[in-house]
Amino acid sequence: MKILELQKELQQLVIEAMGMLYIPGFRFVPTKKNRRRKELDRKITSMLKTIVDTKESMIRTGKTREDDLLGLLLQFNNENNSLNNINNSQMTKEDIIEECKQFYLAGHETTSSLLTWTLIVLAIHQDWQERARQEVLTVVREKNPDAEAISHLKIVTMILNEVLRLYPPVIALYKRAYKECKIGDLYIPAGLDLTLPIMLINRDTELWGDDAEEFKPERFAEGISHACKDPTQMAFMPFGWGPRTCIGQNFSMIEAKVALSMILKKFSFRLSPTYAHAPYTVMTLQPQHGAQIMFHPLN
Ligand code: HEM
Repeated sequence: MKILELQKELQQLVIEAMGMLYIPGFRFVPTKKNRRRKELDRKITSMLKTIVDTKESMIRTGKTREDDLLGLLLQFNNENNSLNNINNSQMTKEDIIEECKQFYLAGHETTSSLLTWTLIVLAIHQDWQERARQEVLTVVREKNPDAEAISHLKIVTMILNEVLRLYPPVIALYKRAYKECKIGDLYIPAGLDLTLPIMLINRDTELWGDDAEEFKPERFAEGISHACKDPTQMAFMPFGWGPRTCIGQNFSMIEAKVALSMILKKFSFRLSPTYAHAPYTVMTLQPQHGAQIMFHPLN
């Protein structure tokens, strides 16, 4: 939890710095904020190093299994040689710590953004909230949602996809062409920086129809490939696409379905009158003034 808190603070400072006029070398000037950024990074790295060292020694003494992500990364390295004595295919301990940072950041904020917007949207669209609840009560019933039940949640999947379309946690992808290429009629020279504006694409009326701005989960009734007006267009990519597509895509959808099912089974919810709709980005898309939702326990 502490790591997530520190990362959140660091994220705010980085976003602030990115919004400022770019002066080469300014980030090395020891201003109060620059010093705090460095300190946060040092703290996060040191906490992760303790976790990695502890895990490494527990694996060595047989006190823990190796089948979680960190265990697998360490196992991969141990099979090759010891850490810090690397060949080309190995990772250093620093690499592993950086991977951990990436997973904390990429795995936490994104799914929580998806769940937050889903609750907001379902608090507004009571009809879809009720349809989702009825599906959960029929499919999941009394038990906790398991893999079998999750795979039968069609309405919930449609709702999550429609939320990912209207409120994608990652609103744009930034890529650099490493060699010149052509996409359709477009010539892309090597070294060009490209922005793929996911959120704008997701609301384009040419791709989604005149109702592109409306919440209509039924557009996903026949699956993702039929949701957009022209199925040949790559219009829906909240998790990116290609070799660098999101590694946590399936995991996050399962996580969101489990959490949403458990909430729908136990509570009905409405927007509080204090809620003000203002999507904005701090790395991920978030409601600027919070998500004030009133929950009522169901009998
Ligand atoms: C709703 C939830 C999520 C969304 C919308 C999301 C979105 C994305 C996007 C757009 C990318 C960039 C893909 C590209 O450049 O083409 C990405 C990459 C990545 N995501 Fe996710 N993500 C989510 C959840 C997760 C979770 C739960 C994890 C980990 C448990 C995760 C781990 C990663 C990692 C490690 C990468 C980098 C992959 C690479 O560069 O090879 N993400 N994600």
